[in-house]
Order: sequence, then C-alpha cells, then structure tokens
Amino acid sequence: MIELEGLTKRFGDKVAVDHLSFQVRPGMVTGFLGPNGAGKSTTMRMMLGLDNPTSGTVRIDGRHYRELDEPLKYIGALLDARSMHGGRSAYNNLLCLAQSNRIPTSRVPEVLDMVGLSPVARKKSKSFSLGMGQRLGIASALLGDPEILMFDEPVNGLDPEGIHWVRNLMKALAAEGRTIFVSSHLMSEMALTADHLIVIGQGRLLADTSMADFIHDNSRSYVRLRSPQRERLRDVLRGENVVAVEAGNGTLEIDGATTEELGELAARHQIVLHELSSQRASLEEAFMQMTAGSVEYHAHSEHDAAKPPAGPRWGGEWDRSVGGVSEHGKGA
Ligand SMILES: Nc1ncnc2c1ncn2[C@@H]1O[C@H](COP(=O)(O)OP(=O)(O)OP(=O)(O)O)[C@@H](O)[C@H]1O
Repeated sequence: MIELEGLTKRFGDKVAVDHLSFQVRPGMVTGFLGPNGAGKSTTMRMMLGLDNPTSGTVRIDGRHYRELDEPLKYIGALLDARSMHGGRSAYNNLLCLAQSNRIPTSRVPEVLDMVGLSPVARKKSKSFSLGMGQRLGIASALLGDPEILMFDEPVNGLDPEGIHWVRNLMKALAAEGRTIFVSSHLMSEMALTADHLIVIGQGRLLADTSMADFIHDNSRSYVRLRSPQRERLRDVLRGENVVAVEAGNGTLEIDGATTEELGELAARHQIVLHELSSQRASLEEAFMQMTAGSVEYHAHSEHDAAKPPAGPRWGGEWDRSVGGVSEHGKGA
C-alpha cells in the first residue's frame, strides 16, 4: 500500500504537485493518468524518496521510503529506463543492483528470464533498443521481488508483443496481491490493464475511482440507429419526444433511451433497422473530457478551426432540451 497525504512539491513559483492525497491499494493495477506536465513523474519521484516534498508525506507500507532497510525488497520501480549503466552488460547492471541491496545473485538470471533478455544478458546495455532498455528497467524493478511495483510509461518503445507482455505481467503481479502503480499516456492500453485510476491535472487530484466509474461518470452513453426508412424513423422519434442527432452516414444518435426501448419502438411502427447499437465513450474520450481544463500544453494548427470541437459530442453541445431531431451544435 502506498499512502499520500497532502503531498506538495514546488519548484520556485511552480507548484508541480498540489496537496495530493490518495492510496494505492494492493491486489489491483492502479493507473496514474494526467496530461503532460500534470506532475506524475514528480509524484513518483517523491514516492521513491528521489525528490523531497515541499510539504505532505508519502508512506510505503506505513513507512517513509528512507526508513526502509532494503527498499528494493519493498518497492521496485521503472522510472527512466535510460538510467542503467550503458557500459555494463544487462547481467552486470542487475548484479550490481542485487549486490548493493543484499539480493541473492541467483535472482539475476531469474528476472532476465522473466523479461525475455536471457539471450542478450552479456551484451552492453548501451547497444539495447528502446524496448530492450524498457525490459531491463522492468527486470530491475522485479529484482527484489517487491510487493509494490511502480512503472512510469512501461510500454514506451515496446512492440505490440511487448505491450501485450507488460499488460499480462502487471495483471499477474496484481493477481498475486501486489500493489501495482503505473502511468501511461497510452489510453487504450490503460483501459485494458488498470482496475482503478488516479487522475491528476496541474498537480491536483481530479479523480480516484474505478475504471468503470471513471468512464461512466465522464462520458455519455448513447444508442446509434441506422435505417433505410430514416425519414419515417425521425417522424416516429419526434412523435415520442425522443431527441435524435444526425451523426452522418445516415446514422442517428439517441441519448437517454435504451436499445430495447428503441428496438421495440421501431418494431411497433414496422421500421426496418440496419443498426441498433449501444455506444460508450472510450477511456481516451473520458480522459480528454475530464482534463480539458487542466491541459498545460496545447498544439494549435490551422486545421483546428475546421475540426469539430475537441472530444465527443456530449455535455453542453448535446441538445437535450428540444424534442425531435437536431444537428450537432445547431439545436433542433
Ligand atoms: N526539476 C524541476 N525543476 C523545475 N520544474 C520542474 C522540475 N521537474 C518538473 N518540473 C515541472 O513540474 C511540472 C510537473 O512535471 P512532471 O514531469 O512531474 O509532469 P508529468 O505529469 O510527469 O509530465 P509528462 O506526462 O510530460 O511526463 C511541469 O510543469 C514541469 O515543468
């Protein structure tokens, strides 16, 4: 278990981490999300005693990192895969770490095997690709067989097979009852891996919730309908005071009604449907919706003006007030 209480870090005038309080619990994968510059790396560095908090505390199983006798046996971390000694082989990098942390040497080949680096164990790590470097960083985190593991962007540079492997590794470690805390900008991957989410923006806590609740609370679900009798369908919906939005390609999107209700309504009026599907926003859409106000760095291009508004068409743009059919942003 990792516990943060009022954790704050200032760099001069810049408040990088602002009174963060949350717990990272065992037995699950907790995803750590936030836009660029939100304070994720700074938070993780403070968890590992690499940066001193300006105020507040972090406890690892009830103790400060510095109070842990053999910290690698409590918490393993991948923060920056490039921090390995490039002139040393993968084996020797891990051997040095093992010896300085009183970890049995026999653990070195074990973790090299776990991450698939045994065939290149004697090669200097400076010759490693980005993905191999990530695997070596993960091996170093696993070395002390710790109950708590922290990974900053672990799939960075990994190929699809590697990404799949990291996902399964984290789930397996969590299933063993370990505490897994992972940051990633790869939302599709996070959606498949994490059970719980901590979301921060500009150093502040925005959400501490299950993956399912996060998506539910920050996105809209709707039903998509497509029919060769579109005009008739629109009339029927209007007659029932159901708001439908033209979504292009002949589809209508309907908020606030279930597939069952709409399917039965269409059947009662003998309307043929080519599509009747329930839609839910992705984690990426939910994340963008939640953090829209706390993004520090925006790209601006001439194409922006031509694009529809960022994010899915929910919230204020979604016209719930008028019965009948409306077009996005135009009302009924
Ligand atoms: N050593 C430092 N000195 C001054 N400012 C810093 C320092 N380290 C981080 N910052 C600032 O603190 C803020 C948080 O940075 P941090 O790297 O923790 O964010 P992050 O969420 O990890 O970002 P990213 O997703 O881009 O890695 C940023 O505005 C950053 O510029």
